[in-house]
Amino acid sequence: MQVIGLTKTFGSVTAVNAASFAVPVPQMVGIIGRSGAGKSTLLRMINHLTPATEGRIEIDGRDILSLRGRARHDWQRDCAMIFQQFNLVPRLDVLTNVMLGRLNRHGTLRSVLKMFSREDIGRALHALERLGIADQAMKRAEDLSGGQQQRVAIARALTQDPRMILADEPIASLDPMSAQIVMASLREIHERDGLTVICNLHTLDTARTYCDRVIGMRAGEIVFDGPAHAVTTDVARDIYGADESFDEGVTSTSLNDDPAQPEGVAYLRAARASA
Ligand SMILES: Nc1ncnc2c1ncn2[C@@H]1O[C@H](COP(=O)(O)OP(=O)(O)OP(=O)(O)O)[C@@H](O)[C@H]1O
Repeated sequence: MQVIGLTKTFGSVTAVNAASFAVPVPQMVGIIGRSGAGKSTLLRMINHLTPATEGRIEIDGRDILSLRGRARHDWQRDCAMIFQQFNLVPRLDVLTNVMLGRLNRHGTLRSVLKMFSREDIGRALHALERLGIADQAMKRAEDLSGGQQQRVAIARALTQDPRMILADEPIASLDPMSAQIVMASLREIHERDGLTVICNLHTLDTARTYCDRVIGMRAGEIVFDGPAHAVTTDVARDIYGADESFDEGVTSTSLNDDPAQPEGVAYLRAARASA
């Protein structure tokens, strides 16, 4: 994917100003920056949820911003979105919520009637197993914890069979333990399925621990783009537009200091082993 000069203005506000970057191979990319830096707008333009004012996004030689109708819909299916507030249907059971990810692949009539095939059910259960929550399949979504709900949302994204996952602050509403499990799940999907995952994050340590690459935004502009380990305190200070008193701790959700073995990874493995 190549993003070229992507710009969005809302009246006199330039939310994203000529953003350019390429993702030549599947990567796990973290986008960091202050509130209002333009992170959500950037992701939403990639998914066509927000129309871009200017710029191009090229994939396989096509400008996906020029897609209309069915082709646009297909693109939205190809890049699954995950949101801070999960966006599940609260009163529906978990399994049905996950199967809703298949609706994009079916015609309107089957979608309206919620007619799911055996294959759809199998896929949904498999996705829930991968996320370590198959035992919650028959519960109502609203009865799950926030962390579990976000894992349901990720399972739903997986059943969409996407080429890419875009996650807009997926852990901002979660406690640190749940946040690590969700990030470990996204990392595992990136590694095992070879999917690009682009994730807006508030917390620097999360970006360093789980992402290969970090894009830093400040006031609509990309001010840093490099490997996660290159995000030094000075770089972070620049991205966040902070002064000498900048304390990385304010952007931290970590439970322990050992990035080699985040607790979320250990928890996820244990959850899968017992599934
Ligand atoms: N629909 C909109 N109408 C008008 N202005 C908007 C709209 N959406 C975003 N903006 C403005 O665009 C700028 C970038 O917002 P955006 O939500 O992309 O930032 P962000 O980095 O994702 O912030 P946060 O972390 O708080 O979500 C902000 O100044 C915001 O007020």
